[in-house]
Amino acid sequence: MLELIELSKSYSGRPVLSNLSHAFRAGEFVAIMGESGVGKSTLLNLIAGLDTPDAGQVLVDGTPMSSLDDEAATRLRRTRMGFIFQAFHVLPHLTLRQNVALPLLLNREPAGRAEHMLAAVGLGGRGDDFPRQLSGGELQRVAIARALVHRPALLLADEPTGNLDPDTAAGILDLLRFEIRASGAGAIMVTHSRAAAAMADRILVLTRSGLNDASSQQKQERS
Ligand SMILES: Nc1ncnc2c1ncn2[C@@H]1O[C@H](COP(=O)(O)OP(=O)(O)OP(=O)(O)O)[C@@H](O)[C@H]1O
Repeated sequence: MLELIELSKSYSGRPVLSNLSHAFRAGEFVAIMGESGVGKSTLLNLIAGLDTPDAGQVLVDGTPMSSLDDEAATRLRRTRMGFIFQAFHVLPHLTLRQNVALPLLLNREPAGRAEHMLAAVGLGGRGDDFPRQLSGGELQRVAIARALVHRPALLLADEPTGNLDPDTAAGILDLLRFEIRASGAGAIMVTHSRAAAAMADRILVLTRSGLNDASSQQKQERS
């Protein structure tokens, strides 16, 4: 469902990604690891269409993102993708129900599933609360509910448990995996945490040479 073809991206003449190609299968949960600064968030932003590559293509269901105008790209993002990004924080002036219902509202779908998703992430009955009344872990659960409420084909998550304690993080990851499976979505999760990555079907490591399977990377390091 998602294919990256010879993607390149530089910032101020400094290459971050060079000729990166990879195919992601529909419904698989992939973790992307790699050294700080190697370009993981850059890659996720290119996949999300929040940034554009200097060269190469991101194909979603066979359609090059670059062939879409702004409106069509936004529509594709809204309907086919869900995000758990720092940049998409839970909005403080909206209730939890309104926050979770936002993707449904933008897609002109009935808002009823917001309540179901809040219950699914253990926040049933708290729909009228505001984000300031929640802990960090609870806020992250709201973000998961919001990212999956419109049944996206692909969930993109950047360090979804970054600032949580290990026990809360483990609970959130269990929930994330369960909800991904329940909705049939594929997911790409950038993380530094081995425990988080271990939840995925496949672990990829981003290096200067591209995206490599973690198991083949370990073999290379041993040989
Ligand atoms: N908008 C930007 N303008 C200029 N440079 C940028 C921009 N975004 C990223 N970079 C640079 O690109 C490189 C890759 O950054 P990126 O955030 O993708 O790395 P990362 O692998 O996600 O790192 P980390 O694990 O530390 O979050 C870094 O050197 C960063 O400074």
